[in-house]
Amino acid sequence: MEQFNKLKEHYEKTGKNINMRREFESGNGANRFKEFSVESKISDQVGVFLLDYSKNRINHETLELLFELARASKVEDMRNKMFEGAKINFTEDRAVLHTALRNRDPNAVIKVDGENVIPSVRAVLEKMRSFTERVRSGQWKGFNGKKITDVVNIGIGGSDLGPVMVTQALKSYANDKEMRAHFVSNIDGTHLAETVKCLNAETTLFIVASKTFTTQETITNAQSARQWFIDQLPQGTDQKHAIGQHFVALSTNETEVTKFGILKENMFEFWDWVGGRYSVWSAIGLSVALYIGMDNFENLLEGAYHMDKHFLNTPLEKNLPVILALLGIWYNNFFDCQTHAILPYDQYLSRFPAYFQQGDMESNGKSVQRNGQRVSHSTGPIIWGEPGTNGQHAFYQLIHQGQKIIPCDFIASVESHNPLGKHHQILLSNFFAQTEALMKGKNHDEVAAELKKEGLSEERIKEILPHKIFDGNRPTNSIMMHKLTPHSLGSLIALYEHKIFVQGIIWNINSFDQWGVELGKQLAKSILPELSNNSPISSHDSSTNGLINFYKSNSKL
Ligand SMILES: O=P(O)(O)OC[C@H]1O[C@](O)(CO)[C@@H](O)[C@@H]1O
Repeated sequence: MEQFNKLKEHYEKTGKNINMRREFESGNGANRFKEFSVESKISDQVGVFLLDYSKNRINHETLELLFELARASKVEDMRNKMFEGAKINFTEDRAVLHTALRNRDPNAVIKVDGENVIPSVRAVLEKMRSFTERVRSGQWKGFNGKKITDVVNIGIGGSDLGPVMVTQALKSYANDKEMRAHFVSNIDGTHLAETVKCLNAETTLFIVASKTFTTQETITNAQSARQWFIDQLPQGTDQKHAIGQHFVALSTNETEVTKFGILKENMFEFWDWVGGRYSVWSAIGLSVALYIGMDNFENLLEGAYHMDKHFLNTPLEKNLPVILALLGIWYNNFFDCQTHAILPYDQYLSRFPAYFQQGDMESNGKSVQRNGQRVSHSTGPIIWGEPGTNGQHAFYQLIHQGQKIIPCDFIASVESHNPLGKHHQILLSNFFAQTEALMKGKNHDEVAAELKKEGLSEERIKEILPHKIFDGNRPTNSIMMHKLTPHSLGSLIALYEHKIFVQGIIWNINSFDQWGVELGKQLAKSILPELSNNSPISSHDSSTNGLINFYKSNSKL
């Protein structure tokens, strides 16, 4: 594409030589923050989001060319198509309408195959509200009349990561003395065994969360959970009735749900146009609603809705997801950066990077263009991260002085739920200091002056000086909001979802399928029967045969 070539030229001529520190120290440096940041009021409830992207290796020309690329890639057109319900996930012949799940417009009409989906969306929300209120108030009782105090969500991937991340993020809106949320995802029996260890079957509700209701891990975990539950029942208990009170399902597959033994009325429906990694807004959010209450869950939806409106209605130059996406492309496709770190300075957001590992990598980890041809450019980055300041004491060494450029997003709130004396100011001082340090670095003369001041000998200075130099010029975005609330979290998640969308459009890939997870699943299914006895096998390559046969000869099969 012509715009890619123009950017390449700009990168070679100017971009790769941009030095941020020089830019900040130049005549126009004082304006750099103003010119390369956006302060956007998302809504009254969400408040303002500040995106400071001035600490990037960009100038005005870079941005102009990047916005040109977005326009030429028809980002706006594709965005509108997604919101309208067009089947942009063409490999699965599906619309992509997680935005319909959080649409709060009372008059909204969004059609899939000629049918307005909004009434069904709202009906499920109503059902979730009524169920949540009955469970939380104690009106819904366990098999022997006790109130539910623990919910266990059994799901994996998108049917787990969203609820895990959001319940963690909004913990301050929950009351753990009344209701606790647990999550079982891994097929490793340890996950279920360790979770149920301290639970009481009488007061535990299991939520089996699976879009397809055929996922091996989830169905196996759910079957074992049911067995555990049955084993706890006092003799003579009506099992069917007890299971009805303690097992509900979140799924698109009614046939499989009822086959499992969950009553139809205890199934919360969603639809094939909700992608797994975008499903926290659907019935998949039931564990969240049970934990923090339906009002808070709906505030989360509302926050996302306001970010959707920002994405839809704001010119590209001020559009937060678009800016984040374009900067990502700048590093991914021109600086050849392989990874991108998400670094929330907020303990509540500790699972946010893991959530967007699936969100981003399952969406944009693709090698084929929409027209079926192989892509000739790099696509989705490796996403990783941990909350600050823990990351600082672990992997920041490499970000500061390693040989790789790692673009980072720093995320923080002005106000903390737990300010505890000076904790929040210390946290924020680190948040501010890190992006400054990454941008500025510390040059030879600065290190030399410091060491001299410490009174070190010339010889010692010579020896250690090179190790203490920071090249700087390491790119970061800083995202600040007022406080982490259901509203602002909803907006923050939607911000990243739309960033991923924009990148997928520019890379011309389908961000909404996930065929890459299928091959491993297929092979595991064919290997499983081979593990049922100890006779050696030779049906695979020599490595796989060797590994399987090692297991067989050493296990108690
Ligand atoms: O909700 P399901 O159907 O159990 O699927 C779980 C997860 O498995 C995947 O299909 C592949 O890992 C994800 O996209 C999805 O979130």
